Amino acid sequence: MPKLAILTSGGDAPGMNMAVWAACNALEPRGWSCVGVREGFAGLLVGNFVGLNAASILPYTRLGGTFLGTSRDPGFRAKLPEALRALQAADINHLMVLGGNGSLQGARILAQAGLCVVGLPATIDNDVAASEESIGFDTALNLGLLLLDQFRDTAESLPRLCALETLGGSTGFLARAVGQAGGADALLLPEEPLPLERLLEITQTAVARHRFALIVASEGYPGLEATLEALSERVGLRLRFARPSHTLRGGRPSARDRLLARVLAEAGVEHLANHRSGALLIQQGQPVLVPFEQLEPYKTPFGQV
Ligand SMILES: Nc1ncnc2c1ncn2[C@@H]1O[C@H](COP(=O)(O)OP(=O)(O)O)[C@@H](O)[C@H]1O
Ligand SMILES: O=P(O)(O)OC[C@H]1O[C@](O)(COP(=O)(O)O)[C@@H](O)[C@@H]1O
Repeated sequence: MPKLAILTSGGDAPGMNMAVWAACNALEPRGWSCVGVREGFAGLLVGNFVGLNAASILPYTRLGGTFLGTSRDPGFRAKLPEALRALQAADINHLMVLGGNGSLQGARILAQAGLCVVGLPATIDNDVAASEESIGFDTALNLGLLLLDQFRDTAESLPRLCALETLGGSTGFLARAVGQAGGADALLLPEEPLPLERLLEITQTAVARHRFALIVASEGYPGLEATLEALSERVGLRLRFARPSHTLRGGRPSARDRLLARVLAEAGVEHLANHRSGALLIQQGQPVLVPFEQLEPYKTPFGQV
């Protein structure tokens, strides 16, 4: 009986549980068995597998995080032979990997070693090269937007210089989407740092218009806190800096993320059943299998960063 192992890797993302369930749910009628890998590539190295069945996973689909656990192990590439031994010992030759850019590189080296591997983009950062969307982004975007709306309620009442920081690593996709959806006055994105004088101009215009200014910044913006403090002093408004940090990474997956997870997982199963490996990316709204060799190192609408 063919056996698929599923692993979640890197930063957890709401919708990962849904994808694991959808894969098992699609595989069971085909007569495949499914195992989960606990704690990502670190668990794979030591053969930390757990049997899965769709019925027992279903309750997790409405929860954020990943019930399988995840990890960051920068040395995975060097330990590839250990991973191959663990997979062989468990008679597994099909693998589904859920994660961001790094995890897809891990999937790639496993495919190069001869396994049939499909990688699914799953990260709240939405920075997977050539994929329009990744599992988890929509949930984080909606939560960020809720926080920005609430920030605006108080800013409109008692004017301040209000700055909301999002996660996003060294990219600004999440911050940009939150700020654009919520009508922020300024965006501070790592890909396009603003000269302080330009930021001051934008902020002063906003303050002249509505007494406050609302800024959304990505955590990777260079010198963020110093920039905001200097701005506050120059504009003469008290700074209120909101850093929700990892709370932005949790929560019930949105309907869009659950549907995306399901579409990707079901397409992934189809490719695995047909012995095809690659990264399953969203292009023009559809899942497209891209050979791992063609994966770009990084996706940003602003060019390489
Ligand atoms: N170039 C690579 N080759 C092989 N494995 C990698 C590579 N980059 C990352 N990985 C594996 O994927 C894991 C997750 O990558 P990371 O960049 O932390 O998160 P994400 O996949 O969410 O971007 C790493 O801890 C490592 O085990
Ligand atoms: O949880 P950690 O290890 O502190 O990592 C934080 C990083 O993980 C993320 O939440 C997600 O990043 P990845 O999906 O690339 O792993 C980033 O937004 C953030 O910078």
